Amino acid sequence: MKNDLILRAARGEKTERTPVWLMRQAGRILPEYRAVRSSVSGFIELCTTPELAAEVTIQPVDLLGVDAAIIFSDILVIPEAMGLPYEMVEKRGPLFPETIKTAADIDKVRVANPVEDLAYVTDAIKIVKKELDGSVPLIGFAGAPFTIFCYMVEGSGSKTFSKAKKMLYTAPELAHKLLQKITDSTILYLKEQIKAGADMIQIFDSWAGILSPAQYSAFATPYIKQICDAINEVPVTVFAKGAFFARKELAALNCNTIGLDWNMDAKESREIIGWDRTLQGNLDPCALYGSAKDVEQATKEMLDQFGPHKHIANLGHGVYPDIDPEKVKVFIETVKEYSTELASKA
Ligand SMILES: Cc1c2[nH]c(c1CCC(=O)O)Cc1[nH]c(c(CCC(=O)O)c1C)Cc1[nH]c(c(CCC(=O)O)c1C)Cc1[nH]c(c(C)c1CCC(=O)O)C2
Repeated sequence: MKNDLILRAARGEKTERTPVWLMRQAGRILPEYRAVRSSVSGFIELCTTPELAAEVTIQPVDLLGVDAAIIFSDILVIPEAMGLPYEMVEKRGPLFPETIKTAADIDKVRVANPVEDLAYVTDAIKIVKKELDGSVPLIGFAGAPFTIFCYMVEGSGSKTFSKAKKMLYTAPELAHKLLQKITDSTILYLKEQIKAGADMIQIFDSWAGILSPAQYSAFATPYIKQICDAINEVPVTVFAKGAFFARKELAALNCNTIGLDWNMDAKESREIIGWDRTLQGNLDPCALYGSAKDVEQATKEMLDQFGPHKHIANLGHGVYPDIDPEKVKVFIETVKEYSTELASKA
């Protein structure tokens, strides 16, 4: 691997500078992505066509200069492989025509067979690995079980996910049964991603923040723990958006890196999490709406907070589609230059 900074940082080694990538970097911020996207019927066709998924995975590496690629796919391929297909509705987001409501619905969904049903993802990973030719590592990913559960029960995005949360309160044993099926599917899927060439794994718990601390301990962490305990081949990052209250619990997981959103203070997080884990994050994605000078300043302040080691620079959530790619480049270049300075002084 020519540039293995992110793998070394994830393993807790000292690096000559801080590695940088962006959640949702493979996507709509790039005109080059939109060109490929408009050549197909929709998002799902792009995901299921390995050559095209590979092409848009590599675009941000070439065009933005990030230190890792992330496979172009979606967390919702797991419910689909379990027998609950989704649609991606233009300007509205994901929609599941059928949702999980009863015990019978849960019995009907199966543990995914990724070798058969998700070969389009592993095929894309193999193409990406060949084309990257060791230039930077490739990140594989999956949704955390609770976040996937939210979509399977709710059927679409939601501010509150109240239908999904209702099941936690009214039928917790059913919720656990579904969460376990999702977890079993996810472990098999991530193992296949690693076999195909993924160099590290990120678990996205995008809706972690809607749970109380007690519910997070009961319905989210135990399943993420099973995944972390099962994946020992490559470094694992756990990103639980909004779960500031669970940082201590997440720090006890068998993972390498904890992702922070912009609500989580870097220094406070370091105190809670300790020095055995690498931290990832956490510039507010909206900071990239500022001028180039503002972006540079905000990025430097973020790097000062984390210090030069055991940090992977990123935003605190995915980059927004209307961000100017030039501002993304300022973020990336500032990380590269300023963290080199910090590391050389440390
Ligand atoms: C919650 C979630 C989803 N998908 C994902 C999450 C977790 C991360 C997060 O919290 O943002 C993860 C995801 N989705 C996508 C990636 C690709 C890799 C990357 O660059 O990060 C990743 C890692 C592509 C995508 N996934 C989606 C797009 C846009 C589809 C399009 O091209 O029209 C892309 C590029 C669609 C999607 N997929 C999902 C939603 C809610 C939507 C609609 C809203 C949106 O566009 O962000 C579910």
